Amino acid sequence: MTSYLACMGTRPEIIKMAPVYRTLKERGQTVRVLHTGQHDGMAQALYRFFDMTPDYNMHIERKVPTLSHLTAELMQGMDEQVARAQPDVVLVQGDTASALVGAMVGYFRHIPVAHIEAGLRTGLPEPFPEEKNRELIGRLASWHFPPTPKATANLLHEGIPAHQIHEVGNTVIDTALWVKRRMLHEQPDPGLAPDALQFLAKHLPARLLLVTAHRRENWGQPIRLIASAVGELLKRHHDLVVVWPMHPNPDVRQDIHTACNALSAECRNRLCLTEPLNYPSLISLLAHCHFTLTDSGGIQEEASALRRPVLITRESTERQELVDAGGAWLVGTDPDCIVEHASKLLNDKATYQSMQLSQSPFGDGQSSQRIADILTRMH
Ligand SMILES: CC(=O)N[C@@H]1[C@@H](OP(=O)(O)OP(=O)(O)OC[C@H]2O[C@@H](n3ccc(=O)[nH]c3=O)[C@H](O)[C@@H]2O)O[C@H](CO)[C@@H](O)[C@@H]1O
Repeated sequence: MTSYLACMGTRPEIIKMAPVYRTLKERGQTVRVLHTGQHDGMAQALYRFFDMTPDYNMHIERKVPTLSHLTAELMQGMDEQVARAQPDVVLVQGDTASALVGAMVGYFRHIPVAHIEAGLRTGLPEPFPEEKNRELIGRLASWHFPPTPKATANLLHEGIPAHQIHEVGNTVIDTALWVKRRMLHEQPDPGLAPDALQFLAKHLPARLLLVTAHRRENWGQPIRLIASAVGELLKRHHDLVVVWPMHPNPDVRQDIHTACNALSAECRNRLCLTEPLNYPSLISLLAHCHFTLTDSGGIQEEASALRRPVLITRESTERQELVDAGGAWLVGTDPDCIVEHASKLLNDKATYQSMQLSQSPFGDGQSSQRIADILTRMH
């Protein structure tokens, strides 16, 4: 039997690692979890939700707010935990500092590393430092699990040997569909925050727009522009209601509040600015919304599996597959462009339906089964 150490530290990593953890365990493998504490706030609730209690918990102090200090602290802490766990395989997901350092520690200790969601690239300096993290993990890993043909091509282009690459889809689709099934059959009440719940009880069945904006490149003026576009949409479309779970950063919140306070009371009434949603609530709203306006990578992927159109508030994306398949438009942060495209989705039924894809380009919900097949066969 092989022992795996799944290393993670942020919300998206937990969400995307959970089905791999579950599947390997169901097959009788030993899987332990190392939580690095990189984003601690939202992590514990997610671990509970996925029944994935960390075996090793790190506490990082981040006294000096630089990437070098974060990396050094992670390196020392993760190395100690990996030495205790003595796994046969290290699992990392995505492109965070925790994933990069997990891959480095595995490599330094001659423990093979499996990289889930390998091969995503913008080919640009942004996102910083994630784009480089992804490339560096690609140099260190022994198994690469890209989600799509495009991600596979990126890895081949960088000289990764073909026999190390296994295209499996994105594990986030497994998670989103699992949560949707669970809500349908076991837990119909997703436990929305009371403010959001009251808001929806008052307004539904109006058409719902779900907005999120968290990326560093959108902080400041771009977020103010997104907020003004949302305000304009509320002015123009009287049957529209908006739920916007806000990023915890106080400056980001201030910008959103300032833009939204300028709205008329009637429009402000149809807008719910709320705390980050717990995961099942997020999936529930995504499944019920008309479409989503977002800069989040994970939400683009999940929306495609739930057949919801996406307007992406970025200039470029490492998930071009959804744009190419016709399920998303890249609208940037120019309010005129956002309002024009959103209004088309609200007014034009045929266009709307054409953006509801029958199959997500990111996967079919079986990615973690494929990963488990490959890992258990090859190790
Ligand atoms: C700079 C950059 O490129 N960063 C990216 C970013 O990834 P992302 O864009 O996918 O991140 P988010 O949008 O934060 O998370 C998404 C997940 O969270 C769920 N969610 C969302 C809102 C909410 O209220 N409740 C929730 O449950 C949602 O359904 C989804 O599954 O951060 C990662 C780690 O820092 C990076 O690795 C990754 O490169």
